[in-house]
Amino acid sequence: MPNQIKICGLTTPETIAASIDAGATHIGLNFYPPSPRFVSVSTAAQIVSNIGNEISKVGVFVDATDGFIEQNLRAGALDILQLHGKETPDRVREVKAKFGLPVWKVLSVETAEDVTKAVRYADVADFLLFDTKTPKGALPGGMGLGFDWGLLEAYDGALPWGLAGGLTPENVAEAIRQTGTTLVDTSSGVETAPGIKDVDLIAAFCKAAREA
Ligand SMILES: O=C(O)c1ccccc1NCC(=O)[C@H](O)[C@H](O)COP(=O)(O)O
Repeated sequence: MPNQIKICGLTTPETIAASIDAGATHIGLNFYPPSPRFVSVSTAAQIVSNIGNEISKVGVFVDATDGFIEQNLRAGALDILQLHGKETPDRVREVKAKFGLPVWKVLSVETAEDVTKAVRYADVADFLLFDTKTPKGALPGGMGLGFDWGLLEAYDGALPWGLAGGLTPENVAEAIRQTGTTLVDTSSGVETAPGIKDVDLIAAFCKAAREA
């Protein structure tokens, strides 16, 4: 199966169209207000209005309430919920039961222990996304920081998983080769400044990931 590719933090119809044209399989809409990639309910509704079923729409939430998830889920016509905060296994179970959508739980990685903790989500999440643990006080994602991919050898769970954190057109093929991941996710790596996506970088990232 070809590698799956998520381009995260899209805020315009043009960069969504470029992601689809480049062969991305998922787009991420960021619903965390402090993020430079945040989209409001009205922007989310507007930028997805012309998309069909050709790409999966992933909503990124950080410790969000049910009400907040609900309003954005409708606006973005979301297919998948990505929980990128400190959500416990019980909270992941609750979100999945309430909204009936696949849930991706993000695990922030700095040590092998962060990877082995994934087992706690085995029965409640549909997919795990291993991302870099960011510095205290920084955004929990989208910082363009990578981690030691070798730590993923500590993962022996059954849930499918993907890789995020500092991936770029230059390093994504090597990341796939080294880790064996079947899904790669990028945000900063296809931007010219925080929140400003570049269609050429999106194309280059997808090409490198598809051909890896
Ligand atoms: O991108 C953000 O601004 C962000 C903020 C808060 C939580 C999650 C966020 N992004 C989620 C993603 O899935 C990113 O693609 C992932 O963290 C990788 O980002 P990057 O290292 O910049 O490629």
